[in-house]
Amino acid sequence: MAAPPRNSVTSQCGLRGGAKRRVVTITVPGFTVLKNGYQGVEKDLPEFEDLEGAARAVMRLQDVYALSVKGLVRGVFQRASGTHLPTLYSPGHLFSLSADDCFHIGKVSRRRSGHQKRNDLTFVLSLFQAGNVSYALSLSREFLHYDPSNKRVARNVLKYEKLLGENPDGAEAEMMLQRPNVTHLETRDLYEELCQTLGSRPTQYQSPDLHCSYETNGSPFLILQPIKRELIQWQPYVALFHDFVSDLEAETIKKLAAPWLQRSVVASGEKQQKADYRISKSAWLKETVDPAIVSLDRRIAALTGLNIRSPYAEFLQVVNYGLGGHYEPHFDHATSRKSPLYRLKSGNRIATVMIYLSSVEAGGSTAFIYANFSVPVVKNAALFWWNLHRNGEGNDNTLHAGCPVLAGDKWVANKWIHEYGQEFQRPCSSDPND
Ligand SMILES: O=C(O)CCC(=O)C(=O)O
Ligand SMILES: [Fe+2]
Repeated sequence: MAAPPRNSVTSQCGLRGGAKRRVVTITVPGFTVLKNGYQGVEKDLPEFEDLEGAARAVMRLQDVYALSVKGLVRGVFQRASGTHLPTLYSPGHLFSLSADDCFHIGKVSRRRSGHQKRNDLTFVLSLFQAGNVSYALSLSREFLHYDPSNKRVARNVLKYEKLLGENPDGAEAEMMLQRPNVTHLETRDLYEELCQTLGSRPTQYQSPDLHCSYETNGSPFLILQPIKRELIQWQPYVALFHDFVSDLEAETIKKLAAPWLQRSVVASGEKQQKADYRISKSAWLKETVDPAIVSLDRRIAALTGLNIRSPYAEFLQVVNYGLGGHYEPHFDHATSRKSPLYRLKSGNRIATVMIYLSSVEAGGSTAFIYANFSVPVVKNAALFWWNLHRNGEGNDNTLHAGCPVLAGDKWVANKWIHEYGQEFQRPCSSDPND
């Protein structure tokens, strides 16, 4: 058989009734050009996972920040009625959701809620028109006009009519938009409250033992340029070090990491895997990649007074969160002996240094759930805390989270320091409160 001409699509049509197979060749002008062009850009195009992730991100923002669906559809971040907090963010331009966007979000929501019959198309259409069941009804009727045999839409029409009969003023419409079966964490309400304040650390007025100071930490590196420390909490000890890196350093670190970014993973049993509760991209940077990392490591060692030479600390992990990116409440230290964090053979993660490499327009605070405060993203500042008590036990009060990013592009860098190698820098104690 002769090869088909270059600009063609070949299709094998199987004929019923034992008829012979025929090869049909359709010639499409420019097909090869189109195909090659597509292959060239394919790797940069969003995949199904990206589309679904975007829909989930919008739902997450609505959930965590208690946003009004009506506003969200129009592109404004207003609180749902009933909350007395101010508007979270007013973007310069309004990017409204199209009917198609809303339909897609509704579909993803339905899949997530386990194909529950309740909410079904009601959710989609209510979201489409901001909780307006009567509009959903009129759309469904219009749909039925074009496709009178569609039983599902016919059922929905009856359902909406019934709903409106029970609740003619549609006052409860927004309530229906609450998705069923949202994973309920014990800490969920606290987490959401702390995220909604967009940063709420205790003031010195509330806790007079908190203060700001210049610190040298006894290090020759910091004598000429002491570091600005804002003490946030004594127990657990959490401090924010302002201007820890320069704008240039932050840009350099982001540039070095950008080509290596991959979907972030979390420890799960003995393995590391992707999880819905951590949505971001991250990359590990060794000190050998650039002198900027060597100099940053030196400053972290001076700041903490800890031994951060390999294997007593991990490489620098650079993390990038897009819109809706988040990290739900978690501990940085391992809570199981099987955790992959022990692979370094230098014990558990004793401390975290987290540097904010960017600012964000809204959202993205770091919330300490049990300690009951949240730190807003302060560009170039480094947040330090001890994960472990001096007796080696994890400090439960370090449970923390990266709140979803409402607007902007959030970058942080984590340096995790391990237990071993710090015996003289942070002597142990048997007192469980130390
Ligand atoms: O992004 C944040 O604010 C927190 C990040 C975090 O906790 C982590 O990467 O372990
Ligand atoms: Fe963390």
